[in-house]
Amino acid sequence: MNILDTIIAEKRLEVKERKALHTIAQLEQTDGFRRDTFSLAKFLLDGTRTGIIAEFKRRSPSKGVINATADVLEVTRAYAENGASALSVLTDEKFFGGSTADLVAARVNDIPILRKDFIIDEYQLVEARSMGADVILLIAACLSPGEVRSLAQTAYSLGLEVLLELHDEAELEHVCEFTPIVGINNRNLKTFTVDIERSLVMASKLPEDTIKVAESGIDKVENVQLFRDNGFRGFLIGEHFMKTADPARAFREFVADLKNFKK
Ligand SMILES: O=P(O)(O)OC[C@@H](O)[C@@H](O)c1c[nH]c2ccccc12
Repeated sequence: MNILDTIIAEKRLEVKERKALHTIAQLEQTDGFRRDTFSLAKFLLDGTRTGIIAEFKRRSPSKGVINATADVLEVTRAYAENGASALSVLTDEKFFGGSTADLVAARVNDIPILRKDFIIDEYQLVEARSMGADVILLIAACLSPGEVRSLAQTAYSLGLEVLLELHDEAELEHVCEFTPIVGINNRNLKTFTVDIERSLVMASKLPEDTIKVAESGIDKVENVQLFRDNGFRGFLIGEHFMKTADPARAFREFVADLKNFKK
């Protein structure tokens, strides 16, 4: 069994447990459902921002502990105030050390928040809305094209947007009319190998009007510029900031370098 299979097996149990704790009707009564969501598509296409989807990630199966002390409020505020187009907050506890509480804390920021988790069930979409998320991730590597379509359609009906994550050509059939925003993960979730070229190779194979996001392994402003030159509007970056003692500062420095690089 590869790591992705392990995570999904665990996620099925977790979802079952969580369903027993709160009914959908209860979740629909929460504050999250009463707010208007922010549009990721709109924020990514807004030329005044960087396009960076800045991630808060404490640990990962590939790297172990990335940052044991970072404060979610402090870091996400710095991301939002310094040009991030959106936030990505891990909510998986077991493998990434995230939580619902992290996403709820990040909600003070007025930019879109992606609930970063392994979504396999409609219940998690209702949870995401209830937490205050604006966008959910659907990972092609662990869903059939039919599941993506159905989950994405439900997400939009709840007022959420979808980031569909692909890794290779075989997953292109997962793209559908409910997935206008597509991310290319440079990291293979089954083997953890990172190949920044993945995004570039896949870009030309996506439908013309897709809003393209490059994901993972981005640690240089040169990478962002290269992706921009190839039509990407979003750049999902976590470790490069989170692995430092001061992720807020690392983010500010990256954004400053990016501005200078453009000149
Ligand atoms: O930390 P990085 O290499 O900058 O990558 C961020 C993000 O792309 C990565 O965390 C990610 C992409 N897809 C995922 C799916 C599940 C968990 C995590 C991820």
